[in-house]
Amino acid sequence: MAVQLETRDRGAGRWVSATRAFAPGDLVLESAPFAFALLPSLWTERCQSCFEPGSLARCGRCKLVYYCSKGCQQTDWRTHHKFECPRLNGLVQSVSGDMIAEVLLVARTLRTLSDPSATPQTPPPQSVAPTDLVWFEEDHGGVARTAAVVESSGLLPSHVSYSRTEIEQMLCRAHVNNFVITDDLLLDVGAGCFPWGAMINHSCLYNCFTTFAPKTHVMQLRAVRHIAAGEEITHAYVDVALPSSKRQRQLQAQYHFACACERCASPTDLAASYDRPDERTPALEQARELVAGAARAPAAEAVVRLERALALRQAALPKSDVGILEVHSQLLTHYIDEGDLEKALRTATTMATFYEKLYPQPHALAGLHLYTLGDLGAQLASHRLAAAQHLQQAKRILNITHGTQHRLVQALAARIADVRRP
Ligand SMILES: C[S@@+](CC[C@H](N)C(=O)[O-])C[C@H]1O[C@@H](n2cnc3c(N)ncnc32)[C@H](O)[C@@H]1O
Repeated sequence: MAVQLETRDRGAGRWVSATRAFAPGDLVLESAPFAFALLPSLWTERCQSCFEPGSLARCGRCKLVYYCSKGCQQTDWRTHHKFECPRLNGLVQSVSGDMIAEVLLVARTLRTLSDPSATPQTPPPQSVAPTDLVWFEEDHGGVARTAAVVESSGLLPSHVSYSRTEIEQMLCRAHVNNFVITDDLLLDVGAGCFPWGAMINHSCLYNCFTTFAPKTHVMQLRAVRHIAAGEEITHAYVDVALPSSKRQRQLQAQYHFACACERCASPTDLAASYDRPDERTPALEQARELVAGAARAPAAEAVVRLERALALRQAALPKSDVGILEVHSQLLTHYIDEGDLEKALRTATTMATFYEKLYPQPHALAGLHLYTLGDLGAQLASHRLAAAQHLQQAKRILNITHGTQHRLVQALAARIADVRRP
């Protein structure tokens, strides 16, 4: 066992320590999902069980969920869909997408808890149950409506009776402890309860990065730097590119604590210099409206709006503000869609300097961006040399965050070989 759960409270509750040293890229911890759910917005695009996209077949009964194979359909039927299938249409008609995911996940957690044979595939080094997870009284008010839906959904086990208070507590636990499951490209695809993974505390100066194994959704933490035996294992609960004030606000709102990591405590916090001096100036308000309008506008108009918003933010905000990166990123998508490779490459090159500053530690978003940058350069003959270097830089980061055997890293290795071929 390379990590262990520590129960001596040093001010942040329980924590996980390393029982041996780790090098960057080492797999520190794996946590199987106790329960998981695909985001309802992706139900028609991805397999309900393994979350993979591709050629899918619809459940002939409820006609709401899709599967990539008979195997996935049978697994989901056995574990959850046989309970959910007759009740899903009623749920979908009565509540919104976000709440559907929450209701299904909490009901799945409670059903699994009540069935001793349905344990996660890879047992954690020490046993942690969903009922062991922390919850906060402050969250009670916000979960009352969802608890009522769970209670009346017919999705709870029939042989165990859960009181309204127990359902509310489980929803409060989900609020603080559940994870968003991301795909290879770090896009949100689902939500999951990972009791062992939930024992890991946050640090803006994280020593591990979290990904989810394709198809099994097993949560994997890899070291991003050298970790000594006895050191606390940490990962980031929020986007560390955000300025410290925003990170603190998000951590307080969802997790009810004030981060006191070295970065937050330091008056020279790198991200503090990107904090917006005044988010409500007329120019910044106009930029915000332009960005919001661009999402609904036809492509050509969206580009015009985004380019105006970019100029406004560049004039008003510190040079590497994450708000400027956000506009660059949306413009990049449009330039790629339009096939304007020159503009796309210029924008991606500018964005790389943001990623370097905003993610000083290995972070998959920085690696993925370098992958995109290299990929774009490789399509222009005059940029192939730089492209190979960018792809190599991407691989160095993704080797650490995803592991050398990950299919994304293998695809990247093949791309590098391809670009280097004369
Ligand atoms: C997902 S749980 C982590 C495990 C938790 N320490 C426990 O004992 O169950 C999240 C909670 O841990 C605490 N926590 C996590 N990181 C922290 C930090 N850096 N400083 C203070 N509290 C922290 C907060 O109470 C937070 O709501």
